[in-house]
Amino acid sequence: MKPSFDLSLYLVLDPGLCAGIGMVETARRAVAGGATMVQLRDKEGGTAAMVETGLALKAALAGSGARLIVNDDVAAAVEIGADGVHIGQGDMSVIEARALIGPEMLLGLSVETPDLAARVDPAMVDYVGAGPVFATPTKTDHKTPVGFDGLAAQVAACPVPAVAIGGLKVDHVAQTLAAGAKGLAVVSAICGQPDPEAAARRLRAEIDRLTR
Ligand SMILES: Cc1ncc(COP(=O)(O)OP(=O)(O)O)c(N)n1
Ligand SMILES: Cc1nc(C(=O)O)sc1CCOP(=O)(O)O
Ligand SMILES: [Mg+2]
Repeated sequence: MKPSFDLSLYLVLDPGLCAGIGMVETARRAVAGGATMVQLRDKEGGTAAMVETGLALKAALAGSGARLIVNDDVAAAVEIGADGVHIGQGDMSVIEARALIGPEMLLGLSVETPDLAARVDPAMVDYVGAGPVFATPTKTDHKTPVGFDGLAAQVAACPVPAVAIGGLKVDHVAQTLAAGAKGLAVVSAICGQPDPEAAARRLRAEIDRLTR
């Protein structure tokens, strides 16, 4: 059966920003603070490193209820036995990815325009990463920032739940949720923060305040 998932606080890991305590410990602390999804994103590492870190993440998150998603590398996601994989418009096609992961893993897809959002096939894709809301130094090749109005247009056009991404911090929770996104995907708001658990807890508290 496909795992249930909660997009409300989606941590995307960055090996550089997490260099102090590492990606696994950052994820563990973020989940203790209320992160619901963790994406292993390492653009440099290669499949073997992804698998090694992914297996350590899987062990660290076991029993927490948080879902483990692998960015880009579908083969690594399958080898890890992750909950899912996230791909972008320039990565492997949705059809190819779904064929490799089978029906029971989650598939996330990035969209950057309402047109791309409208073309998402809900039979294939479980959620989208929508944005970028703001420009961010974390991903230097990001597409044109769309702001909250652009985010709302993407969400409205999309047949599956959306998590917003791109420069999001605790001050943006209200506008992100008001735009219709189910949650926030963040890198630098947690990775490399002096206290990643406290950073996640602040985001969690604001999300809960506005949704409960
Ligand atoms: C949740 C989430 N949303 C968007 C992205 C970006 O994916 P992509 O466009 O494939 O870019 P890279 O992350 O691969 O550089 C994401 N990773 N996660
Ligand atoms: C991984 C990623 N994808 C983006 C997109 O626009 O698709 S922006 C991004 C990085 C987001 O980092 P931060 O939370 O530090 O701004
Ligand atoms: Mg990608």
